[in-house]
Amino acid sequence: MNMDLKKKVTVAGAGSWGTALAMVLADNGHDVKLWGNNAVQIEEINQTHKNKKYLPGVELPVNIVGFTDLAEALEGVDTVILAVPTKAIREVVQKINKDANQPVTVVHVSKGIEPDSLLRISEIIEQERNEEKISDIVVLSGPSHAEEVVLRHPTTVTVSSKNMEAAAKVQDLFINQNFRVYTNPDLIGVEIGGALKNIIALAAGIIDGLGYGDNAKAALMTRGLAEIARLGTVMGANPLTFSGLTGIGDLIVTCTSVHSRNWRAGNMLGKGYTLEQALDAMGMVVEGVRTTKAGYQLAEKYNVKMPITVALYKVLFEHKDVQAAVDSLMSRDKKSEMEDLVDILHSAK
Ligand SMILES: NC(=O)c1ccc[n+]([C@@H]2O[C@H](COP(=O)([O-])OP(=O)(O)OC[C@H]3O[C@@H](n4cnc5c(N)ncnc54)[C@H](OP(=O)(O)O)[C@@H]3O)[C@@H](O)[C@H]2O)c1
Ligand SMILES: O=P(O)(O)OC[C@H](O)CO
Repeated sequence: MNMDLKKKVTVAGAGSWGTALAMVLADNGHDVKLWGNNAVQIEEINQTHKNKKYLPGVELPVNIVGFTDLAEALEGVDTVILAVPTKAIREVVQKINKDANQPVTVVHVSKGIEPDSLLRISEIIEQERNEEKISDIVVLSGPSHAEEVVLRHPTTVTVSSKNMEAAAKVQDLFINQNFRVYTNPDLIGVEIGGALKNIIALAAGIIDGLGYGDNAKAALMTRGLAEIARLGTVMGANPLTFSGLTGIGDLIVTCTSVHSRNWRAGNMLGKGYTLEQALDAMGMVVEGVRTTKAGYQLAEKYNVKMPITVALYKVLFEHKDVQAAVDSLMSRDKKSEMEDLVDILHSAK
């Protein structure tokens, strides 16, 4: 590697996605500091080059070094990859504010919306950041399961930001033969697509758990994308983004992959397990649960019809029976499919 291009990068969050992205950066020749809050796990990463809990069987490159002290992990870096669940974003941004001695670009890779505040993740970071410590905010999103990225299987993602020069730098940091990175200036669309597909993936798991077939899954994904695009466009997204990697692309991978935590949790619900049992079995973050609450609140706030999101909300938070939820979706008033598409076009700026 050209030594001018080699950088020190911090990845904050040593779960499955943070570790997989650390591997992409390490493959690109960068010195990667992987910060985590679990001393035993970080010791394991440094001693054995493994992260057994989150990526069993995977050998980590030696240029990934684990840290438990964030201030140490941030020394000399200008880019921090923020790879923690949505609910931990505020806390970790506050830590970066405190521990960074120089301005950094934060690249968030999380897929969620905060319930109640209804903020996208870049908005949460913007609200929390000290601008002297966090100069730019970039999102990296798209159809990408950690389990396949660590095998170096072909993967494509998109980066977006209010500052597309910062996004282009992040594209350069990550792009390689196995990990292709696009840019898209539609920050709202990229974040909304990545977050809301988790709702539909939970529902897709339920459909599969109930034993329905491909017809039902195709219907769910198509109508799911329609409601994501309807809401996203009203919120200011470009409708075309929903036909891209962070829209249909991520919806496909999350609704159809056995790697998906959202699909797997939904599958258990469809088979009759409780939400608590499904989340316990997963042991990793299932973002779709909180995001369903946020999606339900957003539908009310913007007065947008989101029948699948509403049905799932009732299953998750009001103990509605999953079969009854499917029946209620199938017996809605008849309508024209074109109505939605026209609504989306009307909302587009
Ligand atoms: N996994 C994927 O393939 C994938 C792909 C694309 C996007 N994403 C997104 O990436 C985000 C992270 O997902 P993930 O799959 O990596 O989750 P995960 O495997 O469950 O790991 C989450 C990590 O965040 C850490 N963490 C949680 N709260 C923290 C806090 N307050 N301070 C510091 N660390 C904290 C956890 O530490 P502990 O171990 O101590 O709990 C764990 O290391 C999610 O928004 C997800 O949607 C995931
Ligand atoms: O495993 P999931 O369901 O959290 O999905 C992970 C990624 O968002 C897929 O692109």
